[in-house]
Amino acid sequence: MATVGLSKAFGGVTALDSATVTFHHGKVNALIGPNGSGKTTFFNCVTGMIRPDAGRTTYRGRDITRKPPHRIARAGIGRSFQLCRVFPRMTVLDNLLAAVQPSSLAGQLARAGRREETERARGWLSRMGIEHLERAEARQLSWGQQKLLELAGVLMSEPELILLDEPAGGVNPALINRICDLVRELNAEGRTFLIVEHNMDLVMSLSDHVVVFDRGRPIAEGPPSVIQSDERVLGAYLGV
Ligand SMILES: Nc1ncnc2c1ncn2[C@@H]1O[C@H](COP(=O)(O)OP(=O)(O)OP(=O)(O)O)[C@@H](O)[C@H]1O
Repeated sequence: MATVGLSKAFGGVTALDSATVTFHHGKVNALIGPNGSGKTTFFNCVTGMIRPDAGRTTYRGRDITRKPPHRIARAGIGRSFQLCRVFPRMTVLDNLLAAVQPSSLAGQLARAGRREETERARGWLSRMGIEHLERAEARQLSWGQQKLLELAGVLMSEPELILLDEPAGGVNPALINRICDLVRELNAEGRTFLIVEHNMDLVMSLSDHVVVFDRGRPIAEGPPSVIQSDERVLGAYLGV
């Protein structure tokens, strides 16, 4: 996925400032930067949740700028949210079925495929290690388990590119390890990742390619070993 000149302002606040950046297909990419540097706004623009003021986004050679979220999802891009989006009063299994529930009449007629979807949902729950919770309401799960449930929901659409917004935020260390293992496995199976994360240990151990944002645009990019010793990055985090 690549952007050219992506810009977005909220009133007088420039959240994205002509951001031109390329993320690598088949890799685990990370997007890091200080608070307010535009990472979530970037996610929202490239997934169609908000319209950029200027600039373009392409994915595998196709222009997806200003396409609605469901079209971008259909192009093979899935995402999770910083504040984790699950239906709290629905069961874990129903959450996954809802993640792929077609709203059209054609979709309704395709109910025959529901058994297959249920099996697929169980398969993802098992990969996440939360299959024993399928009948629990989502709100009964721990925060980390809800993150795993959300990831399973994203995977139900079989995305090629998965955007994760702070997957480790507020999650206990054991579940952080599980999330890391899953990202590695899913990447080895061919899925590309783009991860926004403040946990630097996780970013540096998991990613192949790191892009650093400051004030709405990239200021450095490269492998973790290079980024760790980049003075511009240090400066951005220290606010100098
Ligand atoms: N809906 C909005 N309305 C007004 N300002 C916004 C809105 N969304 C983001 N901003 C502002 O845009 C800037 C970039 O915010 P954004 O959330 O994209 O940064 P971030 O890098 O994801 O931050 P964090 O690491 O804290 O999540 C900030 O100054 C923020 O206050």
